[in-house]
Amino acid sequence: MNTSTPSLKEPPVPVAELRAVTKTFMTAGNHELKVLDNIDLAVSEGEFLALLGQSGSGKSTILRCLTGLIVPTSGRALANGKPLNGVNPDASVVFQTFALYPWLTVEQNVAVGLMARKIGRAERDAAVDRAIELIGLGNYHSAFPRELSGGMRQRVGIARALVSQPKLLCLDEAFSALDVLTAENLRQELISLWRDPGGDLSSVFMVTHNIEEAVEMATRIVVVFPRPGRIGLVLENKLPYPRDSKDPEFQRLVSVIHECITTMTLPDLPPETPVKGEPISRARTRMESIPLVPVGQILGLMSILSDSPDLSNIYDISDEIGKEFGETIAILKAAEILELIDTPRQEVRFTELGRKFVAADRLGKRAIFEEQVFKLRLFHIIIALLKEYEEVEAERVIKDIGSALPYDNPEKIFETMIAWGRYAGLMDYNAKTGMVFVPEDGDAVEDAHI
Ligand SMILES: Nc1ncnc2c1ncn2[C@@H]1O[C@H](COP(=O)(O)OP(=O)(O)OP(=O)(O)O)[C@@H](O)[C@H]1O
Repeated sequence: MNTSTPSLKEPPVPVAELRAVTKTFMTAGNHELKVLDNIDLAVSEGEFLALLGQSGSGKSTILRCLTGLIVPTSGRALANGKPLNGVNPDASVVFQTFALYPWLTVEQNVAVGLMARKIGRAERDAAVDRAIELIGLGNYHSAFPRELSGGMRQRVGIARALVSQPKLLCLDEAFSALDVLTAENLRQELISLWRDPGGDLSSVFMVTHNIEEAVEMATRIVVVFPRPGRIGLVLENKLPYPRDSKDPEFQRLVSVIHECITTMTLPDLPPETPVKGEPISRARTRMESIPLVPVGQILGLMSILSDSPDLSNIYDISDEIGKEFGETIAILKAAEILELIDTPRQEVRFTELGRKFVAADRLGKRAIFEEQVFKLRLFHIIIALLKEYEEVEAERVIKDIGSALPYDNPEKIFETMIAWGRYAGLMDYNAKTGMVFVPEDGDAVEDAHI
């Protein structure tokens, strides 16, 4: 037993904490997918922590481990310093999809947040009324979800999360399904609730794709690095509230995070040394994964870039194509792997091949696409098998993909490979027989089906 008196004040116990957490899922094809690796993360009393990272990096899985919705494969989840056993009763979660019961009124939907509590009816009604007032739905007690706008429905979701007066409010992409103005309004209200010295809400944990949202709201921002999910960049945000997006420090934080996520996804690799008789491709020297992007989006991007020659900055492209930053860099990454564009720093430039591609007709585009897909080592898992056999079981291919790319979901990679390979005329898949095969000449798919 340690009897010595600590000379320094003990640091406060975090509201929720993950210690050395790993999480592995079994995919549909029985492949072990390690999604989180050695995550150490603590949410302190009073802080507003935002988790950012590209799609699939494991943000929601971290949230689910932290709240006890799922159990880590190894490591520990703690709440107020004690091991978490089941769902954390001191935490509430607001999800992107409002998840309201359509047959219940606003009042009844909010009361669902108290179902796990053993409290009397009067106390429950008072708590529900209070949460409804707090989130500005005073006139809608008896309304049904179908009578409410998206923003109001999400207010009900937030009221339901707040009704139990949680120590920790967790938000999983809570604003991303809302229109811009409604989302901004709700963000401001949530900040006010959290900052209210007399209020109950003390700590917030938010998962988001939206970098500006994180910088606008959070006191600490953590960027998750993907494959497998790890804690990457951690930034303190000491900007005073209300925050001004034009403040140089605001813009600096946004740009540091942008750059961090872009560099993770689109590293500035030096060009490869050509080997005589071998095609040059960044993707050839090692087995590189491909982004889960449909061919149509790659073609769409190329056509937008070609129509707007001034469009060269990743953020402007993101605005122009109306996609979130994370989705935009996935499409850019796909085009870069195919050597149609280059992305030095935050810029996007056509390669010579990219220029040829946009100038080509339909068949010419397909021919270039075929040549480029053929260069990707990943596709040779399938191409090599199809050289030997007329058709190959998808299950076998998926298993090989799983071994080659241990941190990717092999079923999803397979689907994307087939879509790219089908457009390139290199391979096709019959879902009924479960077999992958080489299409006959002339079987090329119509552009409408990509
Ligand atoms: N129950 C599950 N079974 C199998 N795989 C899963 C399961 N839940 C998540 N995954 C996989 O874990 C990885 C991380 O998913 P997660 O939803 O945590 O990422 P994310 O960063 O929140 O992504 P997004 O921003 O797109 O929501 C993904 O590859 C996903 O397919």
